Amino acid sequence: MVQGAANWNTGMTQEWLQEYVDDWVSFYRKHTAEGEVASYIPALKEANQDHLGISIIGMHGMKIRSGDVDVRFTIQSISKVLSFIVACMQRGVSYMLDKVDVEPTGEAFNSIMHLEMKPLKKPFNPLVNAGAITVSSMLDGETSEEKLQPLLSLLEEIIGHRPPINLEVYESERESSMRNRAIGYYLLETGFLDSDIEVTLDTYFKQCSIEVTIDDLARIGLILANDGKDPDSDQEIIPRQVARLAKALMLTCGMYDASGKFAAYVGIPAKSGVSGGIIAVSPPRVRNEPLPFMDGCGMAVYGPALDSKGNSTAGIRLLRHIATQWDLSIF
Ligand SMILES: NC(=O)CC[C@H](N)C(=O)O
Repeated sequence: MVQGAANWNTGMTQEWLQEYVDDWVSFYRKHTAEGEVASYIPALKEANQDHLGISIIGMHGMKIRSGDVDVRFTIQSISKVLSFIVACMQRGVSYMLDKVDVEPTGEAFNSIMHLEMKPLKKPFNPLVNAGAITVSSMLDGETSEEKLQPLLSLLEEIIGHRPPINLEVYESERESSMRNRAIGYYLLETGFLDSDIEVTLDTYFKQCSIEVTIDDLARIGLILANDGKDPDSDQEIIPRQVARLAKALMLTCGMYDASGKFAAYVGIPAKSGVSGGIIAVSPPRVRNEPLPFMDGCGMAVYGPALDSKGNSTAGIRLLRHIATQWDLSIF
């Protein structure tokens, strides 16, 4: 833990900020009662509705954690950012942008309707299910195991260990996910998939079932905040161009059909998952007054009670409050 690091305001010690964040987590926890834990994937129903936790990791080891920080949960849709990053690293950005667009849908994350309603040339973006399933088909490899190795290796490089795949959640989704199958078969029929349909869906279900903590996600957020470089070693983990593209997509499409509101009220790139996680990226910012984490940070919240769009009710409110208090908006 670093105290009084160079970019902290006089008197703005880690302990001082920690007290504030603890108060905010206690205050916003009541909003967990307004949401519901996802149940369309049966295994997700087991989550504790009351949980709320946040992890914030800044440059040079600065870290604030509060609430239910040690819960392990499946990464779900947050994996879509990572699979897109890996596919861009394997195939190149222009190949990927040829296959998947970068436009928000304004529809639910698992919408089928928009695939047929508009003259579809390619899936709208890699952060909704249709785009993400397309991306999974483009990862190198013949089997889901082969396709996932580079993604797990990237995670290992960032978080320091290879995260496990939660087999109970994976099997639960594999057995229940008729809608994703429908999307997958539609994409197959329209010629978008680069791999066998069953391998593609299996890859997608497995990547959603990677188990993480908010510390893991905050660390990924930090690397993205730093344009793909590890701030400790200065080593490039994700090419700068790919990290920037990922952040642009997170800002415009990361919170599904609530992305506009999130950009307006919170103002930073973020991505949610249906198990209740949200990863958020605060890039370095220039202000006339000293503020916490001015040289950037990664943040992650976990709160499995979701709103009707599939985003953590309390998590969104907590991030909005912090973004307001610390003036995090990139706009
Ligand atoms: N929003 C999400 O996190 C959705 C991911 C989930 N595995 C699904 O495809 O339905």
